[in-house]
Amino acid sequence: MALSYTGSAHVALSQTTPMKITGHPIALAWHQYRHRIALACAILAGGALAGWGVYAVSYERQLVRVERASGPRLDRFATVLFAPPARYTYLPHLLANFRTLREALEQPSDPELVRKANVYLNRLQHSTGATALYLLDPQGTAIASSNWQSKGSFVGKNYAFRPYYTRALEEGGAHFYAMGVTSRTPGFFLSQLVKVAGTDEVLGVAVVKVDLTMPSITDGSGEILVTDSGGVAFLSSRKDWQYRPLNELGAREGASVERTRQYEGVLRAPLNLHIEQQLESGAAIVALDENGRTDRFFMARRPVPETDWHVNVLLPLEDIETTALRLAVITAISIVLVATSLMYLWEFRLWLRERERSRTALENAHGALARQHEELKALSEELRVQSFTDSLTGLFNRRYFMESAERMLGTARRHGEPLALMVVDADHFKRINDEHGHPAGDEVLRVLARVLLEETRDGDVVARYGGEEFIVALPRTGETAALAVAERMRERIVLQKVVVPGGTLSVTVSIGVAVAPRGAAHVEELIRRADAALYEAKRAGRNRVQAADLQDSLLTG
Ligand SMILES: Nc1nc2c(ncn2[C@@H]2O[C@H](COP(=O)(O)OP(=O)(O)OP(=O)(O)O)[C@@H](O)[C@H]2O)c(=O)[nH]1
Repeated sequence: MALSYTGSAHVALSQTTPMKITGHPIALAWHQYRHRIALACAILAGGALAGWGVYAVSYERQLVRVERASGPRLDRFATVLFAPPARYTYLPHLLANFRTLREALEQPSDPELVRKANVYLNRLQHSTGATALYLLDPQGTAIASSNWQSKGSFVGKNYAFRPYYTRALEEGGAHFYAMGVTSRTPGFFLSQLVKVAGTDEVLGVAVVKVDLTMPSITDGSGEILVTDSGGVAFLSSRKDWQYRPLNELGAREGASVERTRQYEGVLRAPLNLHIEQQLESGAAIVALDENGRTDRFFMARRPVPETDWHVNVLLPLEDIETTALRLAVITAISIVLVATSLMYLWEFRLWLRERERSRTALENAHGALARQHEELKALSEELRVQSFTDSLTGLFNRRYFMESAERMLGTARRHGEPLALMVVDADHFKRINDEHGHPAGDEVLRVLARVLLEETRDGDVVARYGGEEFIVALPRTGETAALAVAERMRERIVLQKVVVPGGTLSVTVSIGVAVAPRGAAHVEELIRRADAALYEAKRAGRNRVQAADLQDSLLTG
């Protein structure tokens, strides 16, 4: 049942049949929820898009941050890395110029001189903290060494294949990182050519070996590798990457490594890093395929001053990606949650508004119904009044009079009281109509009605009986009183001027009066008697009151 309100006083109640949609349940569900589904999709898409955007921005920003941070970090590392060997750069020079050592080089066959040199080198090694100090003859064979007394003594071993020897011959001095072929420990070698004073004659080469270890720098994440000119990671924060070339060694590097026995016994398979993206700063995104998986790294490198080495930092992109992904997911979820909450808030607002609208419509409808009810009540009252009222004079009509008179007669009979009834008829009324027109006749009838009403009291019933004839019922009224009332009416009417178009006119009435005796029969009988009396009055000349036959009326006063 739907209620539609279409105006101030018009309320229509109509039975509306809900639109029936038939089809597959999925189609029905789609039809019912399509707007909601579309909105949900839009929210999810928005969340995903925002998440993607945040991921891209966060990834880029982190990359820039890492890039910026990597430069100073590498510089610091290079400095710290090279600080210990730098402390020993003076030492080969010292050895080359020390008399005892020079003497041993000049006369290597003199055991005493060589012993002195050995002792001296050993003492110096302990006092300086170097790993080993030794002297090579012009052919590269160690003639004296700080470790001359230990099991792994260098004495007698030939090191002519080592660059610290060959380059010292060519350039006067050199430094070189390598595995010790005798000691089997890695180290940094510094060398100095020793010449016969004042000539270019080579006496030999003084060599200092210093342990070079990975500095413990703990700031920042990722791995740090120190690579040589061939790209071999000879120092690595990650143990399983140590002694691995970053890429396959070239023919020249491979030959050099082999010839100098630089990584003898420790060199391992290459890492095979390949560049995925070269960044503007010189850094790169690299990928490492190993053990069936691919790891991606941000890689930046710096040359170590005064060497042909590089310090490399490798940061797993997974960290950056995870952080960016976490941020993206949080953003996407937040957006979806906020948008969903807003959607529900909006729907709630619409629901509240709709509820308010329905309530107002219902109130309006209720008000309209109430008004209509009042109007119907008034109409019904009007109809009810019309049903017993004469429209011209406003008096009761004949039907009402008959019903009332019957009741009055019953009451009179029950209480043993008289009931007078008079029939009032305008004299020569036809003539008034003929001479002054029908509207004038109507006006006369209205004036007569008013006079009759004014001359009766509460409880009397005055009605228009028909045409120019009126009828009046007077309860508890005997003949004398009734005749007096009739006479008074007649006199008033004689004196009453009726204003009609074109002037005034006078009118007279004849009145027949009948009074019901105790135990009187019906109203019709009483009317017939009053009518007879009226006839008598007319016959006697009109403008008079005539009582009904006395023999019928046993009057009470
Ligand atoms: N203007 C008007 N005339 C009416 C109405 N009802 C009846 N009449 C007229 O009243 C007149 C009654 O005329 P008659 O019955 O001849 O009686 P009369 O002319 O009054 O003569 P008497 O009664 O013998 O004095 C008729 O001409 C009717 O047309 C009415 O409602 N209005």
